[in-house]
Amino acid sequence: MPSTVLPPFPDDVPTVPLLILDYELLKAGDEEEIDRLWKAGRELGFWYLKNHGVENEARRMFDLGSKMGQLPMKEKMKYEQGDSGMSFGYKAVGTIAVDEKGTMDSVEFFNVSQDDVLSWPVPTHRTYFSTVNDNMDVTVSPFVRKSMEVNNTLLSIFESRLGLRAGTLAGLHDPSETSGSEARCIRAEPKSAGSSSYVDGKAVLGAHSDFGSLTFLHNRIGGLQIQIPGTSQFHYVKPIPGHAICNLGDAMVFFSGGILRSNTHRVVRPPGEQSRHERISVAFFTRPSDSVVLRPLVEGSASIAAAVEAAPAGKYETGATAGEWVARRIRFHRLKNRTGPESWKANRGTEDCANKL
Ligand SMILES: O=C(O)CCC(=O)C(=O)O
Ligand SMILES: [Fe+2]
Repeated sequence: MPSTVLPPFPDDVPTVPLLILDYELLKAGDEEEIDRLWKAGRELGFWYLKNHGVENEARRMFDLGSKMGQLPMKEKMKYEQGDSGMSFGYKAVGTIAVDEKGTMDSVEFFNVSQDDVLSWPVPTHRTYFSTVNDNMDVTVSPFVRKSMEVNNTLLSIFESRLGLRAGTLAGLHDPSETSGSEARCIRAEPKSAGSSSYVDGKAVLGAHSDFGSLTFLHNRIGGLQIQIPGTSQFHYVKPIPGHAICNLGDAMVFFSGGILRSNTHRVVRPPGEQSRHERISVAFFTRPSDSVVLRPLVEGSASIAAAVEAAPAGKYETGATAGEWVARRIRFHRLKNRTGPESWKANRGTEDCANKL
């Protein structure tokens, strides 16, 4: 539980009624529950997940997110992501754009690579600040390993519903190959701290679709908003204790030839009194192996082949590997790399589905 009692999410703001799915039922192969997951994955690309069994690990990750706020900036900056498009490491407030005009974001976060966790204590990609290292064995590694299991189980259900041979998606997310998969702790200052975090109408983290396959997200305070498909409106997702929020990312849109949805979302000021509290959120992102080309898996599934046939030619062919896709999106979000509105276009993914490398 959070150390301070958080004000409740207000009941007078519109929210998105995500389907609530039961991980235990899904894992047990319950057909009705699997039908509901399939519906969620196709229509909104977002759902709540209960009974996932990762509550304790996620709770400890929230504490790490909070500790990031106490670390000296000089220390954090030693582990900064840089501007080349690498995701792993620390991202300081104000370093990425939240819109076409180049407005600065107002969250800090750190990303820990799944590869670095699995090879710990030997780094595969990079090293991290002490908050991560000192808690690797008790917190970060258990969170990553359990999140991998949840995400891989959900992906195998989508695989089966897509008509793909068992093991197809596992092969594209092989943990023995490098990938952009990572754990993330995000932190935004409370409104009362005199910070610029929560300026009215400004996104804290700009509208985006996720870059990889599947995101397993934990929220305590509101702020996450989902774009309602077919409209320009964004509505809050209400955090429910013990319920994770899951969403599909761009890679699954390409693999499925557009059958599945990677929905646009953003983070804004938490509603009502909640904005007076520090907002931490915790996520695990499963992304395909770096060398996997993002394209429809037409030869593995008649339904994917039919979906591609019905779509404009080449719509889901990116010509990019997953590693290139993620690096491009990160690189052009970085304000240091910004030349003008074209940089925003260059960072886009399936939000408009027009991007090529
Ligand atoms: O903080 C949140 O609730 C969502 C963050 C998010 O969308 C992301 O990190 O991709
Ligand atoms: Fe996201």
